[in-house]
Amino acid sequence: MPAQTTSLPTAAAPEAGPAPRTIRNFIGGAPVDGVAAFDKFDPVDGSRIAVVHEAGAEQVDRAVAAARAALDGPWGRMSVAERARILRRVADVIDHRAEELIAAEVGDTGKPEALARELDVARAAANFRSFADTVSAAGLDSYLTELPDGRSALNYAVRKPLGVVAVIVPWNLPLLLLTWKLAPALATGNTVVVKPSEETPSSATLLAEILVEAGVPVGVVNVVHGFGAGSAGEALTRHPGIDGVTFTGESSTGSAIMRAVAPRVRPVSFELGGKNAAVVFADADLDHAIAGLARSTYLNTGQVCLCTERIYVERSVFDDVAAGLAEQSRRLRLGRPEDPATTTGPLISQGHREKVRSYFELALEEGATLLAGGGIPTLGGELDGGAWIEPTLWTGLDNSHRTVREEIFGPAAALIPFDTEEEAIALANDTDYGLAAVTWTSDLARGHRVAQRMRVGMSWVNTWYLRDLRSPFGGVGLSGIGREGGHHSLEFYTEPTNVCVQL
Ligand SMILES: NC(=O)C1=CN([C@@H]2O[C@H](COP(=O)(O)OP(=O)(O)OC[C@H]3O[C@@H](n4cnc5c(N)ncnc54)[C@H](O)[C@@H]3O)[C@@H](O)[C@H]2O)C=CC1
Ligand SMILES: O=C(O)/C=C/C=C(\O)C(=O)O
Repeated sequence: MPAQTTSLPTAAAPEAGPAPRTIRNFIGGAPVDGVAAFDKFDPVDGSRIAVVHEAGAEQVDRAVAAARAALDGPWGRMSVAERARILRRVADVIDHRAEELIAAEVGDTGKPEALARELDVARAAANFRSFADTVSAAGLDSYLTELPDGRSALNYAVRKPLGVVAVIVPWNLPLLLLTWKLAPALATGNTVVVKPSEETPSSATLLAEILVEAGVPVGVVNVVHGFGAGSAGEALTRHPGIDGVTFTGESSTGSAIMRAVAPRVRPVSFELGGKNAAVVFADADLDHAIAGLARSTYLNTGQVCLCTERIYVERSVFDDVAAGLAEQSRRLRLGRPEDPATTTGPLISQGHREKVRSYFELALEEGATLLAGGGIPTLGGELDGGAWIEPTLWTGLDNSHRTVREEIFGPAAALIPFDTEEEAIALANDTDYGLAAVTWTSDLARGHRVAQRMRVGMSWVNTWYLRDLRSPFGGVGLSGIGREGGHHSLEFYTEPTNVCVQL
């Protein structure tokens, strides 16, 4: 079920079930037709759930113009306190319309309803509240400069919005990642053109309406739908009217965006892929570690950039950890999102399943022993039209294998033994990526020591994906450029002007 582009209007194919919804671009507060349309399929059963209007260069141009005009309108003149009040109202409306947002997110991704409620939608509201707080508390950089003649000068830096920010986000946590960028961009007074993933058009469109309902002036947030290269994504990043790009997605897309903005030297903030390691020492609380590893390997069907795909285990406990984790993976329940017993949804699309499945084949070619999963399950009925895949574990691989070096972005990890702390650190750091790592140990000094030596942006000890939204978030190497979160976000979304006054 690859996304399929057609000329407008789309021919209504005869099909069972409810008619697909139509999703349009959202520009200057109004729905806007695109130049073509593409189908969006439900990853749970392969049914067509929406027809999405793809923006062409003209719609992208209109969206950028609407955002530029809004900068000169009431939004550009609004006080920080008023903007913060609106952001808190956005959070309240998200809470109030949570069921609609959950339905949008679940429809597009097939993830369990409980996950959409507890992670995606809850974090969307939290993102707006957090950045309302951060911007309200932000101070100015200022220095009293002493001059050789005994006089002095006052230097202070006023932070101004970047301007029109392009926000380009992926499909794995669509609303969470969109609001993680949108909230600080708005808090600091920017206007925005959003390009959601072609796989997940629904929640961004709904959020655009919510923002207007909460009092964000029209034109401040615009949404254009479509693909990347040769479509809305590329048109947006190449547009001369954008003042910066914030992006989450694949590392190679990050490079393409860098090339697109290079001629005009625009700032970028990138959160890219990962090939994240977990290290389990023999002194760890193994039950706790195994439960944590199951979560970090399988949350959202392994489709979180922070998920663990390499698990290094001290040799003396290797068999216990492998057996325990295999048991946890067998307990996962693949099923419909609304079933409370479901722990694990499908992958996002047949195309992505093909990619993940190709790594399942590669792992065996590279000599892996299968500890769990490894195939495509038969779930019965309409589910067999979906993008399901089995939670999978391998042993018998090492860092020389492509399966252990390349991002798979699915529910799969390789377990590899080690003998010393130095070796564990070296193995974990032996990657071109550098996003996240987890260390499992009962020795607190070792936990700090190892966590600090991980060449990553986020290093957890005895936990995973525990977030404080004020902390820096991002990666090194192929995993990204810059940090967002708390005051780090304020730095990306603003340009300081230093004022120097001789006293
Ligand atoms: N956070 C992460 O680390 C994520 C990693 N991935 C990885 O990336 C692979 C591909 O997934 P995609 O969603 O296709 O990721 P992607 O990086 O291709 O797409 C992310 C967003 O960028 C847009 N985009 C793509 N090419 C562009 C271009 N040249 N210019 C401007 N915008 C562009 C897409 O339309 C989408 O909105 C996955 O199989 C997975 O391995 C996917 C999602 C998140
Ligand atoms: O919690 C967050 O802010 C982000 C989590 C996950 C990603 O960034 C991702 O999967 O890309």
